[in-house]
Amino acid sequence: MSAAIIDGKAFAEGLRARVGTAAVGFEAKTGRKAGLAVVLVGEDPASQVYVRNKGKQTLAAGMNSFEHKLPADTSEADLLAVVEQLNNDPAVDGILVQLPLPAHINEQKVIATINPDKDVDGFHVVNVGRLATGLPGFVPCTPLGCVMLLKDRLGSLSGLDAVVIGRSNIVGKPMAQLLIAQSCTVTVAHSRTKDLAEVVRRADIVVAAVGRPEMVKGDWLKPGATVIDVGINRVSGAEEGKTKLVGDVDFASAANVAGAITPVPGGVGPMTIAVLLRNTIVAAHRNAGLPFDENAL
Ligand SMILES: Nc1nc2c(c(=O)[nH]1)N[C@@H](CN(C=O)c1ccc(C(=O)N[C@@H](CCC(=O)O)C(=O)O)cc1)CN2
Repeated sequence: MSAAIIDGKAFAEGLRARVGTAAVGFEAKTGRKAGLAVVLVGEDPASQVYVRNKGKQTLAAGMNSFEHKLPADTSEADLLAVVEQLNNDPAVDGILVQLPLPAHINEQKVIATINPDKDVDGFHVVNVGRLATGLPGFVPCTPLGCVMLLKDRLGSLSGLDAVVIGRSNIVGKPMAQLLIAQSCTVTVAHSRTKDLAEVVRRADIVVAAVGRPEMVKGDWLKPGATVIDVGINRVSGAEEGKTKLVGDVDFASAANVAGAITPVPGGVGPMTIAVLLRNTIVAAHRNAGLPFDENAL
């Protein structure tokens, strides 16, 4: 293996510490703690873990955590009423509705009900539009975390060729927008892209967010490329009955060709919650009308 390992876990720890310092400053200035509300509908095991970790890390950063756990058969109207109540609560700076939602609830309708200025997930169309047009707003946590890791590793990204594999609203599309904003030349590839390996081989930066275990192989990569693996796929492990997590990149072969690569777990994943805390303290300052150097985080 020749690639450097990009340690997202360590970077996320540093970011959480900086958010913690900012949270102390916010409380000193306003006399109240910044607050994040997280809404979980149903009992999806992975979502339960993510929501528990969000709550713990919010408290550890010195902010208030408000958890709303609703049964799986909650009606769409009742969920929208909870979101409205959080929109109107001055103690709540950021609102996040954990995805996926049960099939009977329209995700877009729920996201559209969140006040865009409390939308710390950056999923509301107003924030999507702000990102696309270069206005200040909120950017989805996972792609923003990827850009932070890339800038930490490479410094300026200007002029680099980037390929994003995947076109989801949560990762692929905002990732492409963020890379354009960093003056990269961006290609968005997906399951129907012709000669995907050839397209990927042109890239200085590869972001894999396609949800297919170990799809991107080492011989698809330009030697020295920086590889960001957003995939979190649970597959059967070597031992019978055991599972393991793998990314969308075949780590073993890719690490022989890439210049740097994020592991799974411990790469992009931990950045998601750390950036959520970052977005929450940013929201708290903006909504209180307080000056704050967001780029220093
Ligand atoms: N409203 C939202 N829903 C979802 C989001 C989101 O950003 N907003 N993202 C994902 C889930 N997610 C946070 O919600 C999340 C995913 C992964 C991790 C993480 O730390 N992964 C670890 C491995 C964890 C494990 O062992 O399973 C890693 O990759 O190292 C944190 C948060 C979907 N829903």
